[in-house]
Amino acid sequence: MTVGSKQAPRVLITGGAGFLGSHLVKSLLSGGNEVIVLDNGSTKNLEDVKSNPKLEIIQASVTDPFPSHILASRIYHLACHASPKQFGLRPLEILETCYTGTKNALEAARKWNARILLASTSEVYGNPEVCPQPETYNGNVNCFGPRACYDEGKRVVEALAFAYRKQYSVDLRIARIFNVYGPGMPASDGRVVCSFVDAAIHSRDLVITGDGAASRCFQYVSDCVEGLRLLMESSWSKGPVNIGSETETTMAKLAGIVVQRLAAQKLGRSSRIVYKDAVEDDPQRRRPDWGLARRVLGWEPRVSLETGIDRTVAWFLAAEDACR
Ligand SMILES: O=C(O)[C@H]1O[C@H](OP(=O)(O)OP(=O)(O)OC[C@H]2O[C@@H](n3ccc(=O)[nH]c3=O)[C@H](O)[C@@H]2O)[C@H](O)[C@@H](O)[C@@H]1O
Repeated sequence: MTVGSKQAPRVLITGGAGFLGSHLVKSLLSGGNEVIVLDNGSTKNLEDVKSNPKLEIIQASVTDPFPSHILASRIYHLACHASPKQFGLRPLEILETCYTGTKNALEAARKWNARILLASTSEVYGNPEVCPQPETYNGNVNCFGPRACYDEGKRVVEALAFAYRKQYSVDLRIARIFNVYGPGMPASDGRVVCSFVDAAIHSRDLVITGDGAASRCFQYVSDCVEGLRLLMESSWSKGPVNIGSETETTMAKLAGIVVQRLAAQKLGRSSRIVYKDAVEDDPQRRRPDWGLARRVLGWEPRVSLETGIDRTVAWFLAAEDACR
């Protein structure tokens, strides 16, 4: 990929120590960019690049005004808890991060005359009534359901961003990201791929919530990073762009793939697939319409689910070894 290699701008990444953010940080550093991370969480994911002189890590919340010395010309605004497990635990914090955190990021973009890319989500489509979902679909969201803090929070992110563009001509990109997975996602995160992989490598049950027919389109993290970087450097600023895979997988199929890929490694692990009650307001189907991303970015995901799961399993096994 040649994105960003021409001028290598100074880049701020909020949430740069998180799962997706840390992959983006490493990708930009290897492209020669100076990278500033603003994050109030653990920086464990950045351990291997911490001594890179082109990286600065600022441990602070996005809900506080950004330090003015940063002066980046590109801002990737990723900071926000993204696992449904967190939606019930810290709904007010998530809403605050979405509103105040995004307002601070947009203020910084306005003052520094920087381009900003906001990480939105497929969750803005809620439990969609059309499939696949094009960016023009307005969604079907329950504004007081258990996922409301995140779904509505991210809808406010988009609304705020477009208000800033209208009033202050902020240079804006919005990515609606669909189900990312891969190495670096903690076992305790709660999202399905890492939960299944962690269960399978420890010979525990893989727990499907619901009847197993709910589906998602999973994208491997390096594909997502490439999509985000292409969008940032593209001239497309009219509206949000779906960044996701079109390959739809049911939870029953996903569980089967994880069990089968682990079995192929002959590590002596074995798990059962069990079913529990469905969780309230769990979207049943989600699948991006790719047309816009393909047309304006020339992007589509490259890593198959099987390959991505193999790499994720390898990472979980290596992390387990490192803890011994
Ligand atoms: O990437 C997205 O588009 C969004 O996906 C996630 O939400 P969700 O799709 O519900 O992701 P998971 O928590 O991984 O759940 C996917 C499906 O697996 C099921 N699941 C989850 C965990 C588990 O152990 N077992 C299980 O069957 C869930 O009920 C759901 O049907 C998060 O809300 C967001 O981070 C993100 O923006």
